[in-house]
Amino acid sequence: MNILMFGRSGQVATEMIRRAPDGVSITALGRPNADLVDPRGCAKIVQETNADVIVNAAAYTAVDQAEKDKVLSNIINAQAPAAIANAAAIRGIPFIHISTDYVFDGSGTTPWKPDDRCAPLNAYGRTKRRGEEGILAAGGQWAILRTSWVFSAHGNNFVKTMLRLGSERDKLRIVADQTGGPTAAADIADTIYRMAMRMTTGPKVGGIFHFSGTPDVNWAQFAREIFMQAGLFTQVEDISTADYPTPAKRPHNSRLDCESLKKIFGVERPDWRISLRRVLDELGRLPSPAKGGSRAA
Ligand SMILES: NC(=O)C1=CN([C@@H]2O[C@H](COP(=O)(O)OP(=O)(O)OC[C@H]3O[C@@H](n4cnc5c(N)ncnc54)[C@H](OP(=O)(O)O)[C@@H]3O)[C@@H](O)[C@H]2O)C=CC1
Ligand SMILES: Cc1cn([C@H]2C[C@H](O)[C@@H](COP(=O)(O)OP(=O)(O)O[C@H]3O[C@@H](C)C(=O)[C@@H](O)[C@H]3O)O2)c(=O)[nH]c1=O
Ligand SMILES: [Mg+2]
Repeated sequence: MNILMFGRSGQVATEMIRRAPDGVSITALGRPNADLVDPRGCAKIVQETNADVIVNAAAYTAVDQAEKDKVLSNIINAQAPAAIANAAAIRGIPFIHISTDYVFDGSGTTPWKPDDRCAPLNAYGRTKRRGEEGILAAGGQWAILRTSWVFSAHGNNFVKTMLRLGSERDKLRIVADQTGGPTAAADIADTIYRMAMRMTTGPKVGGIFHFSGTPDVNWAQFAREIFMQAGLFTQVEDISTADYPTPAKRPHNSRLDCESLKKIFGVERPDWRISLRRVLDELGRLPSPAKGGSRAA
């Protein structure tokens, strides 16, 4: 199977490249080869490809910055995926796209199901939702994988921010009223490969699916686990969203109901604490005794 992927250096793209299963060849297009700022150029690449599956792992992901960069983030997150989906539909090539928990308004405490109402609170979420709508409208065979709170050893993410701040300070104030499932980019990559295999064999499947690590936690709890595993003694103080003002509003409830992914693709929610240990190991941030333990595991 040949996969053509938009994105090369991001968290998910990096893990896709590293984790390609036997028999799968992946071509990753970085910005110089495929700039999502040029949706027509991206569509042309799809028109000319001989790939069996198209994956989009590129996006505008700077949540606060998107509040100012509304035009640019909309082209990258909404117009480009729609153009790619249209071209893929015309060619009859399955398309897998990644979206986010930030398409929801975060009300209540019930895990969101794929068909629940979307009402994004911030510009990033609105552009990602518009991207989903463009893909839905394109038709063809597509799957949207919504995930949340992505971390890995590469790029920018909460784990790396906490390791940096935790080494500098004795105490951090972290919001404890936003709850969701941290998700390792490596686990997302494995899930996308599973979806790609299934979408190219057997009866036609597609639609919107949810995938996040388990258990659901708030950011303060996530931070405590990071410090515990990394052997840092940084104290974490629970604060509320109101105590941590940011340009973009963030949802309180980011829990994702991942049942349909399990039913259709057989993928279960991975324990993010296990994936976190692997990422810390890769970063060289596990304390020595635990490092030996994790190698044995
Ligand atoms: N990060 C998270 O917490 C979450 C992410 N997601 C979604 O998962 C997907 C992957 O995210 P993640 O791996 O974290 O992303 P990253 O922020 O790690 O990387 C984004 C990637 O998109 C590329 N990109 C940005 N702008 C363009 C452009 N104009 N043309 C081509 N490529 C571009 C970047 O390229 P370059 O390196 O050149 O800048 C980079 O490779 C995205 O769809 C995102 O919305 C969903 C939920 C949570
Ligand atoms: C650094 C820091 C952050 N926080 C809070 C702010 C925020 O609510 C939470 C997480 O911060 P981040 O900047 O990592 O959050 P953010 O960049 O909004 O993360 C999101 O990115 C996009 C791309 C997604 O799709 C989402 O799933 C989600 O992962 O932690 C603190 O409370 N204290 C701190 O010292
Ligand atoms: Mg961020």
